[in-house]
Amino acid sequence: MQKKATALEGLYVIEDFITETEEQELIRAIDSRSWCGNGIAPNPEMKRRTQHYGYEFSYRYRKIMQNLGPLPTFTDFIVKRFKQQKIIDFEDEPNMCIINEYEAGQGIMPHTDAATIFGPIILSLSLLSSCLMKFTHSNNSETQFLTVLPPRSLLIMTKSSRYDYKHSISKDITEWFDGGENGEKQEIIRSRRVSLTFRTVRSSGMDNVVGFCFSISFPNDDLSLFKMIIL
Ligand SMILES: O=C(O)CCC(=O)C(=O)O
Ligand SMILES: [Fe+2]
Repeated sequence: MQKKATALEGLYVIEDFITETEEQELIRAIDSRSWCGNGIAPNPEMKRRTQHYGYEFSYRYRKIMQNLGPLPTFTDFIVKRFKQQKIIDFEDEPNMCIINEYEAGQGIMPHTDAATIFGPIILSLSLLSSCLMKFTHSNNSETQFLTVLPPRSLLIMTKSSRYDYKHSISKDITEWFDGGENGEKQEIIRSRRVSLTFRTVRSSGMDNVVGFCFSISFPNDDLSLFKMIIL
């Protein structure tokens, strides 16, 4: 497993972070859970379907709505691998995972993951279809950078790529990138893509949380205790 640096500071892609069998098992586990978005709360206005674990995030209000408890067990091996591969330190362990589903023709608008809510490392595991992710500098829209996200790859977004750029995925069904050995263009035909984005919600990011589901089943979760104390 090789951590490939890209031309953008703080941006890495690890290909084959999981195996094909693990990918299939994840898809099976994810599809057995209920989806929201596309008419269903918490983000009914979104066409794209999502699942929220750890904390519920409103894309419209760009804030954390409630604590949902621990991440689902089907993500345990992924978080374990983050630690084994030293992608994260123990104290940076993600406490939130949003699963996004992109059917062909669906994408995500340019945005920077809120710096006041989320920690310095954003990790996104891609399943099924490849796609291109575009990075556009927040202060200069002409400074752009494209990276391919192959199935089963892990994207690591830190430093400049995480704070100074907006990232987006187009709705295009056919995408082109400079990938061939002789510099020729390569084509991606987009089909269903599912991504798992892992983040750490900072304690300051929980200000003004609208609802809070406290569960005594996870008393060692420092963040939940913290929230219980300040509520
Ligand atoms: O689908 C992805 O890989 C990225 C999702 C994303 O940028 C987000 O949820 O903020
Ligand atoms: Fe994002």
